[in-house]
Amino acid sequence: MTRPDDALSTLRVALGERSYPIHIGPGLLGDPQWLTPHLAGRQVMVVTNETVAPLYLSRLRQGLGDDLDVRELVLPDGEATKTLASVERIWDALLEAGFNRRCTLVALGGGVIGDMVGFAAACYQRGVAFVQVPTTLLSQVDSSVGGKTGVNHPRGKNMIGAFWQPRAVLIDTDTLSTLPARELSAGLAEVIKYGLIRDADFLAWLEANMAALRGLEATALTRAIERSCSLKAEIVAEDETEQGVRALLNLGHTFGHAIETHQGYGRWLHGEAVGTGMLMAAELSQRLGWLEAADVARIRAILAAADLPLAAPVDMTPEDFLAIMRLDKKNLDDRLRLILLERLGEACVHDRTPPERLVALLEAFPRR
Ligand SMILES: NC(=O)c1ccc[n+]([C@@H]2O[C@H](COP(=O)([O-])OP(=O)(O)OC[C@H]3O[C@@H](n4cnc5c(N)ncnc54)[C@H](O)[C@@H]3O)[C@@H](O)[C@H]2O)c1
Ligand SMILES: O=C(O)C(=O)C[C@@H](O)[C@H](O)[C@H](O)COP(=O)(O)O
Ligand SMILES: [Zn+2]
Repeated sequence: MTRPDDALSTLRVALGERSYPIHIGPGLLGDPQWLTPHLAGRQVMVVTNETVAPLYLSRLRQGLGDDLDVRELVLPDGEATKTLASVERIWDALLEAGFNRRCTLVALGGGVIGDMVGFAAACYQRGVAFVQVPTTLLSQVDSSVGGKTGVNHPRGKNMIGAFWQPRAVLIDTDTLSTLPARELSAGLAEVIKYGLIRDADFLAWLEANMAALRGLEATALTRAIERSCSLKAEIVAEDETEQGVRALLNLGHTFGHAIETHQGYGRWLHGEAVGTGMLMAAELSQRLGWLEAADVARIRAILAAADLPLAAPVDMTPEDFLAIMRLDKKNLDDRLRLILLERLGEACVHDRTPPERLVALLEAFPRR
């Protein structure tokens, strides 16, 4: 595929002495110049799933030269498969292939594949190289960047994992052409998140361009991916292991992870749960006197424009929420730590929410 040079951009995630590139543009998948420089040695294990394999595996293989020892592992699809058992399948395949510490894992797929492959890479022989090739909007704007890897536990999302950074992130924007609309909306939730926590101008741009984004208009999508990755790269560079500012990336996640866990993994998409969780966080912020009613109305409107759910599950009681939220990884000293909004474009970590205010929000928030 030919590509005008200006259609490609490269950002970097700087981590002290180290850094890695995020390449963004159309046509990256089949082009050897993007993937091969990031391989640690000749041994390459491409891990994908049964939905993505028929769409993009052969294209990715074209980007790997004949002189490499390339193996493929195709896992089942779905959030419910983001388990230690699936990661064990990756380790089994690596051992069966006789792969050593200079092998490279390539994660081809959405956030589920990326999180599992990253975790497999973090642990295999105490750590090997991996490259993220994200194919959903959500994974292109969020999960492929920053090195959070892991799997779910029945009691909570991403409870088992490690911080392990990829060697590179290759975002081929052409892959979005096959993404189902519901998955696109889920990805838009994390895009909106960046505007809410860090960039009010970007939020306004998203409001004005939501139709173009949902219509898969290439220029708009690329701009949204670039701005999201750039904001995430900035935050991760400041705080790689979530000691401080990185927690802001969790806006909507304390509520959202509770929904995903309670409903059974995969029933609500991650982005859908985060979207509803962000509205819950916004309404709580209003109850605490920070956001104005008009701010919350704007948030509700942009989530609706992205076709995201605006109500929590009908069968979830306040106690259901609280029981799961108490296990959230951000909590310290038995205190709930929530990400709330001081204003549009500015978030904070809050661990002093009066319990009765939180319960009132959980009781009043709409159900569907
Ligand atoms: N590590 C992080 O920082 C981070 C950040 C955000 C989310 N996550 C995690 O990411 C996961 C969600 O990721 P996701 O939304 O990408 O879900 P996903 O990986 O389940 O992918 C969504 C669906 O789209 C399919 N798909 C992937 N690419 C496609 C394409 N190009 N065309 C057609 N179908 C395609 C997948 O097979 C799947 O059915 C959750 O587990 C979440 O916890 C992690
Ligand atoms: O990169 C981060 O940091 C995030 O919090 C990004 C989130 O969108 C993502 O869902 C992440 O996996 C959540 O992390 P967790 O630590 O709350 O499990
Ligand atoms: Zn998320």
